[in-house]
Amino acid sequence: MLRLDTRFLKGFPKALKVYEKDLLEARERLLAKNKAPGAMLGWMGLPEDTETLREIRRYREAHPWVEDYVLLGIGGSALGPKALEAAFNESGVRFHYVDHVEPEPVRKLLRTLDPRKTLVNAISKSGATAETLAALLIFLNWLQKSLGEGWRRHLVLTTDPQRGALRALAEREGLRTFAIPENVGGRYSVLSPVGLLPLAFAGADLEALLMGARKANELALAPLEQSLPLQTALLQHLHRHLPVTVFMVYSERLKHLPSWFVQLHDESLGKQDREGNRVGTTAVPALGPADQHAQVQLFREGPLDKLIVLVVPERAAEDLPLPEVAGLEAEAGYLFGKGLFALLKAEAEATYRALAEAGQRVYTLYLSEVSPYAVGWLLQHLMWQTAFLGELWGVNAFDQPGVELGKRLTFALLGRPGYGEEG
Ligand SMILES: O=P(O)(O)OC[C@H]1O[C@](O)(CO)[C@@H](O)[C@@H]1O
Repeated sequence: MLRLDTRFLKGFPKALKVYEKDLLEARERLLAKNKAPGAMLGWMGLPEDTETLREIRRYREAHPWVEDYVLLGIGGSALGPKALEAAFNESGVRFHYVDHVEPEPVRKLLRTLDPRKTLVNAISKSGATAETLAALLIFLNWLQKSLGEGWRRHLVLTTDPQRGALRALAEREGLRTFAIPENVGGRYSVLSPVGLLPLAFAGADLEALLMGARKANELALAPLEQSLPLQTALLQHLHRHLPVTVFMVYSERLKHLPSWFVQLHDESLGKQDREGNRVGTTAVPALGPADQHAQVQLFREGPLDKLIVLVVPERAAEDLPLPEVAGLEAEAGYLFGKGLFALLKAEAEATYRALAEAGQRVYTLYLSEVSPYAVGWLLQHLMWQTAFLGELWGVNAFDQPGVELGKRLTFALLGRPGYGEEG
């Protein structure tokens, strides 16, 4: 379950009334786009795709020998699986993410892996991402050299159903693939095989994850009073004059979730609107309680230029009682007999109050617990929030023209044919 707490934003209930028409129109505009050719709204339907789920299950069952899972991908092709696997790995399969191009960690990883027990999953929607292609060259070569003809069983590609280098390679070599639907962009793809395939190997409850996401869908389309995604979109919209939106998660298991959110928010919304105005707010990742001992000093006394979102679980699946230890009564006695989770909850609540008292704009999203159901709900909720904001801010939340020049310049520097000196 997901619950919104805006107790320190006193004007919010009134704003909900004032902005009702704008919000409902934004939702209508977004949904109307679904009919247009080329609309990238396929993420809305992913939670309903039980056929793909079955296919993924069958593949997982046919590969019981996998002990190490190497994921080659970057941005939307890595951040979602990384965030979810860290939270819900129940299987003991070891996951390794090559979402970088630094040689030493790749060399170190190759030294530790047994190719006979390793599955390599290259993920790229476009099939054209330099970092992923570079990693694929290395791992394909390693599999071929170590396993000879048997290498094909150890490589699975997740990519566009028709286009791109990964699709072409799969067809040439007869490799197993999973499709990222054409109308699903990278940062909206976590509930496609991009996330579901690795999570099947992690032993996560995929049905619960998708069930949670379906709940977010239901609320996204509900009347405004129940529509959590429209409500948090409004909170972001009301504070768009503040340059920073902090996303602070109080869960060690969800420590990679803020990075997933940063890509979703920044790459979707940081762009020029139709009039050429630069719009967007900068999402900043934060982790509680670790950042109470780092960023919270700035949040308390630095510039009042932020909207701060706290994501806090309400329950622990299993708490850990704090034992009494003789000799530590004076400093730690107040903790004796309490649960570790009680400390987490108290710290989140204290930070919430302290930030509000400092004059920062802050609200909390409570997760009933860190479960696949609640997190699936949260992920899909945040995708809806972002899509609604795209409409409210007059930008296309599904493209990323701003990253193209950097890619072209990289190609030019590496002498890729067709790319001149200045790209
Ligand atoms: O899945 P692909 O096509 O390799 O893209 C990886 C990432 O690169 C981008 O296209 C640009 O940063 C992201 O939108 C995407 O998530």
